[in-house]
Amino acid sequence: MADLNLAFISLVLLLPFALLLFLYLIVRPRPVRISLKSRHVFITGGSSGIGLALAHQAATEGARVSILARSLKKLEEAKDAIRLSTGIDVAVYAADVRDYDAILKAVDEAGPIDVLIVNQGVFVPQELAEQELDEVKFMLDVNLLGTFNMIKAALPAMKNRVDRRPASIALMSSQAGQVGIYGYTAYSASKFGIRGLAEALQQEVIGDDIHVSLIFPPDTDTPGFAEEQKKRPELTTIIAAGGGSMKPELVAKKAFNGIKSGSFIIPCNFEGTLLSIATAGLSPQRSFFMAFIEVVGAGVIRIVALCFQWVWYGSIEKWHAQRNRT
Ligand SMILES: NC(=O)C1=CN([C@@H]2O[C@H](COP(=O)(O)OP(=O)(O)OC[C@H]3O[C@@H](n4cnc5c(N)ncnc54)[C@H](OP(=O)(O)O)[C@@H]3O)[C@@H](O)[C@H]2O)C=CC1
Ligand SMILES: CCCCCCCCCCCCCCCC(=O)[C@@H](N)CO
Repeated sequence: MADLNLAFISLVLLLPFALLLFLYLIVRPRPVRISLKSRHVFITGGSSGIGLALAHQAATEGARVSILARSLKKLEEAKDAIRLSTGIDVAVYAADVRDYDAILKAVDEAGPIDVLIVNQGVFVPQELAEQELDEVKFMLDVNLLGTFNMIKAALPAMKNRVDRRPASIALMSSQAGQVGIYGYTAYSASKFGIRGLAEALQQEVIGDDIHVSLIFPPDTDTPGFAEEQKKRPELTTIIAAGGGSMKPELVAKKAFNGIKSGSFIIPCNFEGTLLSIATAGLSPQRSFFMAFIEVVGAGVIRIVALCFQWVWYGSIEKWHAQRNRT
């Protein structure tokens, strides 16, 4: 009997270690370190909000920084702000990501990129029944096709870089790119699309030592977000509150920590980490520890996810009931 107990206890203790060891041996791609110092970091949408915070931080960490956006005026203001706080000059490129020729010209001028951060994005929340198709197309064009344009333009020189150090392509998604949210049919579709692009692209560029990252921020206090709030449906705000909210500087910090360790999925806060575990799917995972949490937590996390859906559908029901009363 004592023998049996001992055997049972050692099995229970050994199993997690065996699983950890197994995951350590099989996780692919392998862990990597990507440095920013003296590298060329190119940030789209770098004149405002999260992109501007990323540009600030990249400059602080000793990178050569280029930023791209449509408005030259906003770009110049961003350049001045970064010079004021860091003493460093960033290069600015005025172009629309929807215009492939303009993007190609900017990327050619800027020179080979080591860390490409495709961050530009537009978000106009509205129920699809109400939203104009033009607005749907606008979001898909800027967020998804614009991302294709940027990667297509930058990739050849990235692959041929002379310095053979690991490089990065980081794409700005959103928690609304991990779960569909009321009012975000077009926006969520554009951000989910980026995930498919990223999973496939990582397999294609791993041979060039290029590492793809996806960043998933919650609501973030930016000029774009202030604008969004003016016309956000009430239910969008209620449901999105579940993801928490952040300052752009902290999002930038989390994003670079993830980029530097080549993380494929980069959550930005605690809620985001839960969401990332719940939606791990078949995405690559370099960290055997996170892989362990994903495997062991799967069942419980699914229960938490179902509880979130229960609360969300409750809010939707309540909202309809209130509207029918008035
Ligand atoms: N703020 C939030 O709550 C969250 C934001 N995100 C994502 O983070 C990213 C940045 O958002 P945020 O900082 O809030 O946005 P902002 O609106 O504050 O900034 C957007 C940036 O993108 C540029 N941009 C917009 N359209 C284009 C275009 N067609 N071509 C080139 N540049 C363009 C803007 O400059 P210009 O207008 O001059 O072109 C600006 O520099 C987006 O992808 C967004 O979806 C994700 C989760 C939450
Ligand atoms: C299993 C556990 C789940 C844990 C929590 C899930 C919460 C999900 C909330 C999603 C919020 C989406 C915010 C989008 C922000 C955004 O992109 C806009 N501001 C536009 O920029």
